Amino acid sequence: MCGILGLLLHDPLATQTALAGSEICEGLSLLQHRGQDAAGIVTCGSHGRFYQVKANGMVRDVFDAQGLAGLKGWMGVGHVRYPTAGSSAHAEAQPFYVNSPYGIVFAHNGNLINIPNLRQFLDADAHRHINTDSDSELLLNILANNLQKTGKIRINEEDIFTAIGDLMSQCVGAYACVGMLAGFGLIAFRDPNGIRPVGMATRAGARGGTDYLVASESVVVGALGFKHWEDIQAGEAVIITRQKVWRRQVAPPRMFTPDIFEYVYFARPDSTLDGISVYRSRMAMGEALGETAQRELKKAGLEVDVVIPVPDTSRVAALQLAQHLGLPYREGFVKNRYVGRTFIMPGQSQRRKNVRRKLNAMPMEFAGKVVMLVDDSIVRGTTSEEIVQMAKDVGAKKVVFASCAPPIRYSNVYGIDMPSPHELVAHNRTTEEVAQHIGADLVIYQTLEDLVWSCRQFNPRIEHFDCSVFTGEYVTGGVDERYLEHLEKLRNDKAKLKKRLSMMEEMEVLADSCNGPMNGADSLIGLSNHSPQIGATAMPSPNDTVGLHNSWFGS
Ligand SMILES: O=P(O)(O)OC[C@H]1O[C@H](OP(=O)(O)OP(=O)(O)O)[C@H](O)[C@@H]1O
Ligand SMILES: NC(=O)CC[C@H](N)C(=O)O
Ligand SMILES: [Mg+2]
Repeated sequence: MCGILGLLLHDPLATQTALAGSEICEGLSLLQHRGQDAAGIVTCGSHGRFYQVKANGMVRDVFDAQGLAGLKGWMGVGHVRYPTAGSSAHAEAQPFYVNSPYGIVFAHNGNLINIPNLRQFLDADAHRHINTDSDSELLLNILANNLQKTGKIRINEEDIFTAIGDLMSQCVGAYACVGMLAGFGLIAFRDPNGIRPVGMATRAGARGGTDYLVASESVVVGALGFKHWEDIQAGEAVIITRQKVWRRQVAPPRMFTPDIFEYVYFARPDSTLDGISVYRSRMAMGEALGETAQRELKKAGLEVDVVIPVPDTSRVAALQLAQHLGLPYREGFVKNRYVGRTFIMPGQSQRRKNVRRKLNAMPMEFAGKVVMLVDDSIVRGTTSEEIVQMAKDVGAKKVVFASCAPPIRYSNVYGIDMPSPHELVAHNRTTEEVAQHIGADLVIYQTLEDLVWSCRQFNPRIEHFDCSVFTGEYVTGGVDERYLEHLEKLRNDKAKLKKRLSMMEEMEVLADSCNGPMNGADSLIGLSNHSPQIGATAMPSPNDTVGLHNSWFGS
């Protein structure tokens, strides 16, 4: 799950400053929970020049004052990455850039299903060189090729809508995207099923006119002083210039199915996505889980003494659940605020190590008690297994583990990196077997019906959600046994580890050859600019500029 962001400032003086860049950086820090592997910003200044800073690492690692000062321009695009295709290589950090046609910068949240077909098409028919394994680079090149087909020196909004509409018939999967055309403006679009979220907002410009924001989540809006958040609709494309905004449905309507896992885990509670407050939906999840828990505890003959959340995401639901059951709610685990999200870390050993680093149990809340631990979800079981053990180590008499989501048994192919069902703890296991596996005395899962209702009650116009990780039903089509097997082989934890190790070897060779210092295996940060590969971009290092375009947009 990545975070995308686009900003366009109306103020003509913004062209000479780094204002857009630093606001985008601020916005990206609010989307950090969506991707911790890499971050990047490209801005556009006078003469359509692009300026970029991107690298592996968190927002705070990638952008320093000097880097930000170089991000000149009145508009820009930002990205935080959690890879779901390709690797964690620096070359795949976004935004991506192609110089032809017109100079396009592009950022993507989601995942494509028909990668081999697109690759083949781009090679054999479009004659476009693809330099990385990133699906986002393919998406950008499909867009570029569609624009190129007009053969025009100047294009208009019709041409852009047609190009994006064609892209939507060519690309299968999930994609929420924001792009920038040199010297001209922003574009944004969302796949025909609306699986990944993206919206836009406006504010009054510093010297008149209107500023525009595009972002994965509404949380950015208030922080940057924007208002009037509107979701971009499934299959819709938006074109934003300083003078005008065009919005159009460019793909025939399909079933609208936003990903329910955004509400369970990914999004920040202070965001509202597709008219549903994430916070309210999590409260409802806690309430509904409370009902189920009451029944299950009775069946098991267990009396719980205290409800304890697994920080961070489950807090909202756990409090509501405790209130529903009339039980005390205690913060038994203290979270180290300097450790990020563990689920979106790239390897299992890193995830496991970091659960221990991140959470510390306070014995006084556990000793001699029957505790109910509440988490938003149990995916690989990494957190639950460690946490149950920690609770027992500090004297819990019995541990009940309650999950706000139903059992996760199937791969995610739409932008959450869960490619291998065999890595999922509930895959081919009953609830009792899961309990045994994670060492809990009882596991209680939310029902899918309750989960859907927890979200849907706040926007009944959404009739369906993407629930594929619970049901194995994939709304886009194109996902069959063969595809799933291929995905698993390509992206299971072992395969990713192998890739990372070979990447690190490559970097060691490079560092040796330039006598540079090397960091340890855990830290690719800071080394990222040594990567020999480039990703759809000819921009060799931070603060460089590219592009020769003046205003090329015409009618
Ligand atoms: O079963 P698992 O594979 O461990 O995955 C599920 C856990 O991972 C997530 O936490 P994470 O630490 O990523 O983020 P959080 O701090 O927002 O809860 C999620 O909230 C669960 O706690
Ligand atoms: N999580 C995402 O949205 C990832 C975007 C894209 N598939 C990548 O791997 O970079
Ligand atoms: Mg968690």
